[in-house]
Amino acid sequence: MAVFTPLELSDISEWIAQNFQIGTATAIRGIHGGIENSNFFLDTSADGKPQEYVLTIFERLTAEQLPYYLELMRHLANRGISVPKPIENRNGQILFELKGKPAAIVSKLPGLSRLSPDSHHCALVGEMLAKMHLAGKDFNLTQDNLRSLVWWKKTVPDLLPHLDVDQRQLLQTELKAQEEFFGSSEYAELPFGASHCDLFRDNVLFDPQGNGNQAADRLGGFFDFYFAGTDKWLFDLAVTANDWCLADNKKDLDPELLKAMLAAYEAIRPLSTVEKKYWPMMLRAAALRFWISRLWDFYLPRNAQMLTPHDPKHFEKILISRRTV
Ligand SMILES: Nc1ncnc2c1ncn2[C@@H]1O[C@H](COP(=O)(O)OP(=O)(O)OP(=O)(O)O)[C@@H](O)[C@H]1O
Ligand SMILES: N[C@@H](CCO)C(=O)O
Repeated sequence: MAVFTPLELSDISEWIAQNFQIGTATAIRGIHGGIENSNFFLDTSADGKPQEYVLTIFERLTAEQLPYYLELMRHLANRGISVPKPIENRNGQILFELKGKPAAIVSKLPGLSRLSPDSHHCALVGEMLAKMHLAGKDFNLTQDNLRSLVWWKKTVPDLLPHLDVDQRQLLQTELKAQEEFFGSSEYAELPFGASHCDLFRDNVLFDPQGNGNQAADRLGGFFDFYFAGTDKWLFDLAVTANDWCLADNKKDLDPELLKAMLAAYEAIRPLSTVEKKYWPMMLRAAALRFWISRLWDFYLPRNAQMLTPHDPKHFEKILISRRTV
């Protein structure tokens, strides 16, 4: 569990009662998993009925950056995409301050993660991702993906002293290739819009249908939009495929899983010819993005009550694999 800012029920019960219409706070528990923010399950009781929410204290994102993510969730939820809905306070605001940091409360989605997905799960995720992209077309805020090329270029020099010769060469060569790709006229042509940019297996919940048969799972929803941004939809799909469609060797793509995801995505939003051409390059960009952020978290960590950084080697292997396709 990463809890950078601990919270007790006594810290928030009066604040909840005074500012919100979600009943009386009855319990708050730090959430295991997650490495970015301090997350808590918040239970309340309203008219005798138990309610569940997720309270997040933002540790890195600023109050200026946050409206994009929270308004995007509100927009998508209003368009029928299953995502957490930000809760308004009595003044209609969805972004607050708690312990001197920005904070939000969102609805808790039902369901559980499927960390060993099959084709059925990959298809459900591909389908909803395409629907989400289209539902975001009339979202009127824009904000860059804050973990894209500009951040890679700024961060890579800080990482180089921690790496061996081969790793340094791989990182620098790939960064250069991606700079050229991002600067090309064909890259500029790729369709873009509100993108999740971090749709890993641990950011999706499924609703099991009771009989333990995973083939009957329905999609519960997407959450953790705090790396979202206005980006190429193909990048979003590549991030998602690199995690969901991983082969048993944990580096290549599994053809069956990938086929299921792409077919379901394309049934809603077919990829253009240019998107198909640059798919391999985008898979590399998506692998590079998470190799860099994992190296950064590993070598330049922050204080937290308990924080286990993700393994950077995982994405180094994925990047090498994507470069050999
Ligand atoms: N709206 C929600 N509904 C249900 N569960 C949620 C919701 N938001 C968060 N969770 C739970 O909290 C856990 C941690 O949340 P999250 O993944 O957002 O953490 P994080 O630190 O912000 O991000 P990251 O995954 O990027 O490290 C999730 O794995 C999930 O179990
Ligand atoms: N999904 C990211 C963590 C940040 O959300 C990773 O696995 O590196």
